[in-house]
Amino acid sequence: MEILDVHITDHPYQVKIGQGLLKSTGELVTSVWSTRKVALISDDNVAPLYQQQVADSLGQAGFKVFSYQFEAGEESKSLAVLGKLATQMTVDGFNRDDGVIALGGGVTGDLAGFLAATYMRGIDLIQIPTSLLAQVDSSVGGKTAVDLGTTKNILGSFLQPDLVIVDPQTLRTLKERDLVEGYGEVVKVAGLTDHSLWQLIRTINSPADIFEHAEQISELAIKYKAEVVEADEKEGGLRQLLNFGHTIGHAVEALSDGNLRHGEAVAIGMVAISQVFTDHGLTPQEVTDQLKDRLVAVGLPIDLPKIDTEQILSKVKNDKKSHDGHLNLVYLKEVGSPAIMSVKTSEVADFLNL
Ligand SMILES: NC(=O)c1ccc[n+]([C@@H]2O[C@H](COP(=O)([O-])OP(=O)(O)OC[C@H]3O[C@@H](n4cnc5c(N)ncnc54)[C@H](O)[C@@H]3O)[C@@H](O)[C@H]2O)c1
Ligand SMILES: O=C(O)C(=O)C[C@@H](O)[C@H](O)[C@H](O)COP(=O)(O)O
Ligand SMILES: [Zn+2]
Repeated sequence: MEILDVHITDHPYQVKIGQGLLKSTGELVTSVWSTRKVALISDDNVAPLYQQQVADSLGQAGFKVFSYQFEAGEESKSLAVLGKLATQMTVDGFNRDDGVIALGGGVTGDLAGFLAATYMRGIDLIQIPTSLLAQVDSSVGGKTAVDLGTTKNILGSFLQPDLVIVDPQTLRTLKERDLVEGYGEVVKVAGLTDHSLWQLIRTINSPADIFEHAEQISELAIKYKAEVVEADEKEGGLRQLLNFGHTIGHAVEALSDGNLRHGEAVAIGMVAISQVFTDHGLTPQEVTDQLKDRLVAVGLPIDLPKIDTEQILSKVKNDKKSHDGHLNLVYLKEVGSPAIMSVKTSEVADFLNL
């Protein structure tokens, strides 16, 4: 088992990564929580695969487990589903001494995380990510949220988990499209850093390669994310880098009527913004081409879908990285050398050539 420490000043925690860790969930959770009531939350794809096993392990360790399920998909990252889960918890008598465990992909982590952040103004949270995207990105760092209609992550909170348990064996049951979309965030992190992750992804040319290297990918991606979050937990500056590709990515994801997964939209968003910066002479064409090459190699989409540019622009202008009439855009000066440019909101359309 690999243990990574996330040194958040007032909330340090560990990420434990290892094949087959899920069956030891109870024992691992005992290292951070006293026995208590636990809301174990999964979507209806993950629940039949893993929820009973995890509930049994927690039960054997002395926890009183309530297993809750919701319908899989981004549409469930909503106030309506949040309300249903919170209602179930009140009916089952959850209080501030109890905890929430998110067992699933990024949707489960964000939704259950926001539930934990808001239930009785905040109770403890553990993340057990089961999708590649959640293992490499969303389970670490404490961002939790729900969407409002087509506005992504607009109601949310920062709540760091007490523990993250990553079992790469769960990726075996992921559909190929769901494995590959998570890889969009891997290419993002690899582009931001110039060390071993970029070297590793240069050897990855198929979904099978992703699966084969998943454990190492998670370790490297989480290490980088942890460093950034440790330096800037609440996204005052540096953490904005983790949003590379998301300004356009979130817009096309939200406007795609559910046709694009998050990681696919990030792939499209990274290539679009990188090409913009190449056209402005700030990102070498070779860098944009390398990003494209790494994404296409595993079958990720890179072309903007046909969506009204006014709609994209309106979403882009409402990005969370806008301040004082300016929008911060993340780009790469080189692989491993990211930068942020502040562009006047009134000039964003021209800058992006939209
Ligand atoms: N909080 C953050 O820092 C952060 C970071 C990146 C993305 N996100 C959010 O994460 C979400 C996307 O996450 P996602 O791509 O994991 O989506 P998801 O949670 O919907 O999972 C994708 C699909 O895989 C299924 N699944 C998950 N694990 C499985 C397994 N082991 N076996 C079989 N099926 C499995 C799910 O049921 C779902 O159908 C988006 O809402 C995005 O905004 C958050
Ligand atoms: O952890 C972060 O910080 C990120 O930006 C990671 C992103 O991959 C993730 O999609 C995040 O949820 C985006 O957050 P938002 O603040 O742009 O809604
Ligand atoms: Zn993302």
